[in-house]
Amino acid sequence: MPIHKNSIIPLTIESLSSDGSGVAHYEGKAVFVPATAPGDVLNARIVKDMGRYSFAIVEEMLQPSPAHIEPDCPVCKPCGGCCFRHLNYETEARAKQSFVEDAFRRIGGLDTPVLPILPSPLEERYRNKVQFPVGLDAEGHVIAGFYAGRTHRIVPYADCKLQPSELNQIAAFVCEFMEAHGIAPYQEEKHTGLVRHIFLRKGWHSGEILVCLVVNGRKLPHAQELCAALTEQFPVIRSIVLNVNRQKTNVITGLESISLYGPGYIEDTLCGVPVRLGPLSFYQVNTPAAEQLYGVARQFAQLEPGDTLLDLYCGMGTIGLSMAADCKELIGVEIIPEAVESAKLNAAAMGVENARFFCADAGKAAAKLADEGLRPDVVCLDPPRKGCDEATLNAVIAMGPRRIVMVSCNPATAARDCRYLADRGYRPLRAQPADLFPRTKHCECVIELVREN
Ligand SMILES: C[S@@+](CC[C@H](N)C(=O)[O-])C[C@H]1O[C@@H](n2cnc3c(N)ncnc32)[C@H](O)[C@@H]1O
Repeated sequence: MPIHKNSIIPLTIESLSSDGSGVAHYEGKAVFVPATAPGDVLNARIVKDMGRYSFAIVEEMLQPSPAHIEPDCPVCKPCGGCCFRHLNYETEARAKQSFVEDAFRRIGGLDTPVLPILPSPLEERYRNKVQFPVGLDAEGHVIAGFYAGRTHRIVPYADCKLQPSELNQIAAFVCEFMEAHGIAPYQEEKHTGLVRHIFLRKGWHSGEILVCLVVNGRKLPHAQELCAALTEQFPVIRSIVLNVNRQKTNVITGLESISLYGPGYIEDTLCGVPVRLGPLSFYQVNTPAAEQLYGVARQFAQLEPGDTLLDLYCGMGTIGLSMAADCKELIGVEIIPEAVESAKLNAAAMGVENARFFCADAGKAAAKLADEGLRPDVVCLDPPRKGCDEATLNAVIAMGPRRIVMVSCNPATAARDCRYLADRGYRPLRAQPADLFPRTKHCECVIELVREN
C-alpha cells in the first residue's frame, strides 16, 4: 500500500541507517527519518514514497529518546555534514559498530567477528584538514562554508566544530582580504572568477599550518600582501600555496601547485613516521584516531623479521613505514606522484633503508610484481572508498601472502572485497571498526585475513 505524500504517521525510531537517518517501520514498511535517534517517538510527515520504503521528516517530536541531544551547531541541518550531531556520542559509536556488522553479514554474507569499536579520542575539532568552497552571499559578500546536502549552495558558518577554530579564523581572514582587495570567488555556473576553495591543513603534533588557495588561474592579485597579513596574524602558518585548477570539475584540487610563502608543505608525524604534507597527498584527517587504527593494522600484520610487506594504496607511506622495523623489506605502491615522493622522503627522514616505493596503479603493479616472482608474506590494502578492483585482488591472491590486512573507510566495499578474498582462500578472522569521523556518517575499519592453507 503506498503511503501518500504529506500523510502524518506515528513512528518509533528503531535504529540508524548508514546514511545517518533514523529507521522505523509503518505497516511493515521501512521509513527513513533524518535527524532522529533510536527510541524517539514522533509524528512524521511522508515526503516521498518509494514503494518498498518511504522518506519522512519530523512533524512533531512526541518523546525524544535519552540518546537525542540538542545539536550544538546552528547550521547542522542545512549543512548536512554532521548527520549525527543530534546524538550522544555513545549512540553514534554503537550505530557505527552496527554498520560494520551489517555490512559483513548482509553484503559480505560473512560471520566475521566484529570487535568493539575504537571511539575517536576527540569528538570535536579533530580534523587536520578542511576544504572550504568560496562564493558570494545574497548581499555580494565573500563567504566560505560547506555545501548544503546534495547542492552547491554554500552554507557559511564562522566556527564549524569539526576542525580547530584557528582554521575557521584563517578562512574568514582570507574572505575579508578577498573582499577588501576585490578578488573574485569562482562562479561554477559561469566558470568565471578566481578563488574556488580555501584548503587548510594543520599538523596535529607540529601545529604547523598550510594555507592553499585553489584558483581558476595561475596568479593571485596582492599575493605578497596576503602572505604578509596572514603570517603576521597567524605565525604558525609555515606555507602558503596556490593550487591551479582551471577545469570545469567537482574535483577540488588541480595537479599544479605554486608556492607563495615557505617550502610549500608542512611537517608532522603519524605513528612516529615523519610526514611532509602538501595539498595533494591523501592523509588521514583525524591523527590521534588514525594512530590507533594503524596500531591495530600493525598488530593484525604479525610481521616477522624475515618478511616482505607489500603496502598497496600506500599514500605517503605511513602505514608501511610504521611497520618497516618489523620486517625485512617494504614495498609501497601509490598512484599520486606527490605522495610517492613524500613516501621516499619520509623513509629517508626515518633512516629506513629497506623500503621501495612505486608510482603506479595498485592492480597493475601487483600483477607485474607477481609476474616477476614477488611473494610478499603480508599485504596491506588501504583503497579509496570504492574498494579494490578485482584485478588488484586477483594479483594479491596470485602472490599468496600469509596474511592480508585491509584498511577501509567504507565498510560496504570492505565486506564485498573480503567476500571475494574469502571465496579464494583468505578467511577474514576479525574486523576492528574505528571512528575517525565523529558526528559524520563515516566509519573506518581494519580487517585481518589469513590464508587458509
Ligand atoms: C585511503 S587512502 C590510503 C593512503 C595511505 N595508506 C594512508 O593511510 O595514508 C587511498 C590511497 O590510494 C590511492 N589510490 C587510489 N587509486 C589508486 C590506484 N588505482 N592505485 C594505487 N593507488 C591508488 C590514493 O591516491 C590514496 O593515497
